[in-house]
Amino acid sequence: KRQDGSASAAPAGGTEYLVSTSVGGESLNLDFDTGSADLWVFSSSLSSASKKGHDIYTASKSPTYQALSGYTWSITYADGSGASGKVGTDTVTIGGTSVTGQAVELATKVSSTFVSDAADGLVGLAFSSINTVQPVQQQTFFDNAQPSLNSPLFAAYLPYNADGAYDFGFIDSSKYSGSINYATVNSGNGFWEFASNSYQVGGSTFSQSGNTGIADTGTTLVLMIDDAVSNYYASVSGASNSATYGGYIFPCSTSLPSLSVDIGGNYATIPGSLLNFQSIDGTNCFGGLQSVGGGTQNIYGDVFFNAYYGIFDASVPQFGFAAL
Ligand SMILES: O=C(NNC1=NCCC1)c1ccc(Br)cc1
Repeated sequence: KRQDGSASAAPAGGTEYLVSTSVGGESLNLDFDTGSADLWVFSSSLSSASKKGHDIYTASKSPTYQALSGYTWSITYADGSGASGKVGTDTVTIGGTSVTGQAVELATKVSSTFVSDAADGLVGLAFSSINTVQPVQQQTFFDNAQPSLNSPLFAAYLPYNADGAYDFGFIDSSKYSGSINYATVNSGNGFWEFASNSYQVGGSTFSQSGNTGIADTGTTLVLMIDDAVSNYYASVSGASNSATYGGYIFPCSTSLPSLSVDIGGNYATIPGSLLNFQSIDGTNCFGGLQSVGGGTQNIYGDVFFNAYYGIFDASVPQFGFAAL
């Protein structure tokens, strides 16, 4: 089918990737988030202070906008950020893929995190079962696009500090090396979630039986259960869990071990070089592996995708990964 296509994802600060998206002919830079299912945009209804530094969607300027009268949305993300507003439909085009009648959620309120972030909104690519629109839940861009794609899948290519891409409807063999491993996805919580029963630090293997992992391009870091994080940093000389910085820091001169995580029965290995997230003060650095803060769901965010091409396949559903 002819709607397959690839959209370029520009790095905005190393591990945030923004995709130029057309909504009713208006161009916005949106953050693609496989950990949520709402497509929302900064709108002309926001306060001037909230709009500062952002491209804005103005429904009245779009010839194809249709209001959904009385519909609302409100979302709070795991990091505490959030947004809310009203709803309409419009034509949304991403790379070569166009969807008419896509639910577009217009923000009338956004949290401070989003005002200071580069994104002009989010494209939710998790399962539509967790879309927050009321009174009638809406479908994601991917769910609406599926019938016009060759295959019901999309793939995330997010190399560190380099141009990335989201491919819709096809797997791009030029974007990875070696073979693809697949994990069966349990979409019961609305996420691309799979079994993740163990991990390896350097040469040691640790069990985390019964735990799961979530492939989440909307989360910057790799977030794992406390045991895993303390086992990892136990082998990093000079590492400490800083209350000041809200996570593990270590001397930037330290060489970091690799981290391998079980994804549906196969290991994905993140090299130590990708686990130094950023320098704090020239001496100490903040780790790309941090605590998820509780529960049994590990979150494999952008730092994971800096090492692996991720394939989100709705046909099973399954999550595939292949080394970049
Ligand atoms: O909110 C989540 N992902 N997306 C985003 N985070 C911040 C802005 C967007 C998220 C989803 C599931 C789990 Br479990 C943890 C986190």
